[in-house]
Amino acid sequence: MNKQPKLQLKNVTKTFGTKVVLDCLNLSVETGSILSIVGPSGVGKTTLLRTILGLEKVDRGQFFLDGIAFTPQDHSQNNVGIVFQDYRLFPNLSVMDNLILAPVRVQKKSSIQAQQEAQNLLDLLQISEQAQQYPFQLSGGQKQRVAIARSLILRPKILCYDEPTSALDSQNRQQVANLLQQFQKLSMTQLVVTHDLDFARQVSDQMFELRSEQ
Ligand SMILES: Nc1ncnc2c1ncn2[C@@H]1O[C@H](COP(=O)(O)OP(=O)(O)OP(=O)(O)O)[C@@H](O)[C@H]1O
Repeated sequence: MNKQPKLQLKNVTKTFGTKVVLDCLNLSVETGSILSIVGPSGVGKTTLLRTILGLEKVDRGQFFLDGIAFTPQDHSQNNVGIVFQDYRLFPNLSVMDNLILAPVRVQKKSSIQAQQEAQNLLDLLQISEQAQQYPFQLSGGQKQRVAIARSLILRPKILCYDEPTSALDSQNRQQVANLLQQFQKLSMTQLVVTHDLDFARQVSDQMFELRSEQ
C-alpha cells in the first residue's frame, strides 16, 4: 500500500523583504510520528511553524494533508493545532471556560457537550481538579496541559508545540515527554519546534534540522 505522509510540504519558500528564510523547503511527516524541528537561532524554525499554521503566507509552495492539498490559512477544518510557548490562556476565564470557548463559539457545540469533552481531556491530562481554577492559580506545567487540552478539544489532525520545554523544570519536562509519547500511542501526529536537543532526541522519531542555506 502506498501510504501518504500525514503532512507534506513541497518547495515552500518564504521571504521577508530580501531575506530568504525558507528556500524551496521539502518536509514530510509520517502519521503518528513526532517530528522535531531544530536548528540555530534565527534560522527560521518559528517561521516554518507559522507557515504550517497559516499565520505566515508563503511566497511559493504547497501543503498536503494525507496527500490532499490544503491551504494553511483556511482554519475551518482545524487541521493544525498549536500550543504556544507562553500558552496564551485567557486570564479572565476558568480552565473549563478556556477549553469550551472555541468549541461553543466557533464550532457551535452545545455547552454541555463541550464541557463533557473538556472533562474527558482534563481527566486524560490529569488536571481535572483544576477545572474551575484560573490561569494565575496554575503552575507552569499545569498551564501547559490546559493549553494542550485547549488545542486537542478542536481535534486537530496535527498538533504543534513551540518550545514546549523552555519554561519547565526537569520534572515537568519529563512529564511533557511522557505526554507526547502518550499521544503518539493514540496515533497523533506531532511537530515540535525546540532548542532543546536532548528533549528532541528523547521524544522524536523524526528530526528536521533547518540550516541557514536551506
Ligand atoms: N515578521 C518578520 N519580519 C521580518 N523578518 C522576520 C519576521 N519574522 C521573522 N523574521 C526573520 O526571519 C528569520 C527567522 O526567524 P525565526 O523566528 O523563524 O527563527 P527561529 O529559528 O525560530 O529563531 P529562534 O530560535 O531564535 O526563535 C530571522 O532572521 C528573523 O529576523
